[in-house]
Amino acid sequence: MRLGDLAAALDLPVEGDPSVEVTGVTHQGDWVRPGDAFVAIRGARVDGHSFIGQAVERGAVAVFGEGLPEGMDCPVPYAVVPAARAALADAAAELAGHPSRSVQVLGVTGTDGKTTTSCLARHLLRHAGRATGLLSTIGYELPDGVLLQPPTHFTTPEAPQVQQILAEQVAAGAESVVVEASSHALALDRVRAVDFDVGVWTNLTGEHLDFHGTMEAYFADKAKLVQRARHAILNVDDPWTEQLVPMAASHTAYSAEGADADWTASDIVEGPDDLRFSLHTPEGDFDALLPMIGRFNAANALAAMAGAHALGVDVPTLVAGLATFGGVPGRMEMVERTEGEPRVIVDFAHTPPSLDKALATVRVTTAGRLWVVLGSAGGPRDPSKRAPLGAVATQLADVVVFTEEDHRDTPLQDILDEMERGAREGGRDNYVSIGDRREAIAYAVSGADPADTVVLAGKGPEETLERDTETIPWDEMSQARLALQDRRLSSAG
Ligand SMILES: CC(=O)N[C@H]1[C@@H](OP(=O)(O)OP(=O)(O)OC[C@H]2O[C@@H](n3ccc(=O)[nH]c3=O)[C@H](O)[C@@H]2O)O[C@H](CO)[C@@H](O)[C@@H]1O[C@H](C)C(=O)N[C@@H](C)C(=O)N[C@H](CCC(=O)O)C(=O)O
Ligand SMILES: Nc1ncnc2c1ncn2[C@@H]1O[C@H](COP(=O)(O)OP(=O)(O)OP(=O)(O)O)[C@@H](O)[C@H]1O
Repeated sequence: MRLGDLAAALDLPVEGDPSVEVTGVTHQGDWVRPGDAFVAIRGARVDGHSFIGQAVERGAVAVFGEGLPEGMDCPVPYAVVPAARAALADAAAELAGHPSRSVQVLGVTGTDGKTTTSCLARHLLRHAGRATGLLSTIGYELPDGVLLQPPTHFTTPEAPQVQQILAEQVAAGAESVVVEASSHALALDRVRAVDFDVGVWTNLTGEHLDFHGTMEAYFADKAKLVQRARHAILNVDDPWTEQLVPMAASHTAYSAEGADADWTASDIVEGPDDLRFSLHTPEGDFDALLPMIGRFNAANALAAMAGAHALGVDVPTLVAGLATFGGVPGRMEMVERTEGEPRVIVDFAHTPPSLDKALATVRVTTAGRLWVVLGSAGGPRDPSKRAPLGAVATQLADVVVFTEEDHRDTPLQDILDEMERGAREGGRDNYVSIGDRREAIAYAVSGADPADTVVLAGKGPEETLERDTETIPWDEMSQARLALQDRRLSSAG
């Protein structure tokens, strides 16, 4: 595309030759390919303008930015943009041919349940015969269902990758695509140029306040999905929904907790490995079965069904699809066990509210004691949640093992002390701290009785564990299996 045409589409003035061909766009100096436009973003850490030299050396043919710093020259045409991230998103969509306009896009946002709801929606749409793609924390899938990883491990990558993945989806014949939209993505305009047909809201609780600053700012960022989507699916059990309703062009309400809504679940029965409930919908009442544990998954199921329904799938097809869902890796995932062994569950709960819900729901189907092994991330990641995690864990479980979870450059002992403080302030002393996660898991699994349940919380499907400056490969399911195997061996010996 000619630079002049791109600039005109974005309503930008450009100084320099408008006839130059632009073939792509990026914000990262060392990712530039010949023919790309480089967008210089003033980030929280560095000013992207300092990478103009590198970008041009790699073949950038134009630069977009909010203004050249004093005394800096740009050897290629420079366009002044009002907001660099917005320009990045708009240029990426323009160059990719606005792929989101050629497919139905269902976006999902919220603090907890985004990945589960996204995977459920993808499954339901496919079950209904729609060629459906996915872009989520677990990676991205084209309609053939093969899971691929984008070059960066984001829930929602930066706009050029989002647009490129959407273009791949269109080329692969996708009729619909489910996009998990993180709050960072919404705040940083990564999905600004995505045309959302449906926006699903799961819930909002305190997380990532290190980045967003206040709950209000966090809410405002997440609310962008509801404002942008043609139709919103809103959880009336979430107190923030009241403020969302006037922001939505139109909406469908759901409730798993007995509130008045278009889609509701009642008589939820939690089995050892599934959920059953009465489903009430605008098309009538149905008996629903979801092969997942976790009471909150009834809410995720309602959200995903209402979303797929808004895209035209009928309720009987949704109910039939729900019963064949294969689950989400690392979310309430049960480790295979033999007779006489405790139930071990790998779960990704890493916020106090999601841990609360995870432990409360597992308790219902635990005849013996409930154990939980958990840590809390270090580095800049929300230090304020450490003590509440300690409090919630020790209130709801019988035995708690505090351990490491990506402590990075934060001394592990400081994190353990914080979680212990939370426990003590809640008047609880039912915990031990074992810094090494492998040993912590072994301690819980070997100590548990057959009627007990051990929840390994926080790591879920993550493939690495970050310690100080070291990153080691990690697989929580394998660690759980090894611990069960050791238990077997020691009871046989
Ligand atoms: C908090 C956050 O999201 N920060 C993002 C933000 O960083 P920033 O504003 O600090 O940017 P910066 O590092 O100052 O760089 C400024 C500009 O210079 C460019 N640059 C920078 C360095 C360099 O060598 N060359 C170069 O060109 C950068 O690409 C950028 O355009 O913009 C950068 C690129 O534009 C992102 O890479 C970066 O993501 C960081 C690495 C990150 O870890 N983000 C996580 C927290 C995230 O987005 N997570 C959410 C999910 C969260 C959840 O729900 O759990 C996600 O969607 O994955
Ligand atoms: N609707 C929900 N309400 C509260 N907790 C939930 C809900 N759904 C899932 N959870 C809990 O949160 C954990 C993470 O679920 P999921 O990965 O679906 O959420 P997410 O929003 O994608 O989180 P992240 O962005 O951190 O990956 C689950 O393992 C479960 O313990």
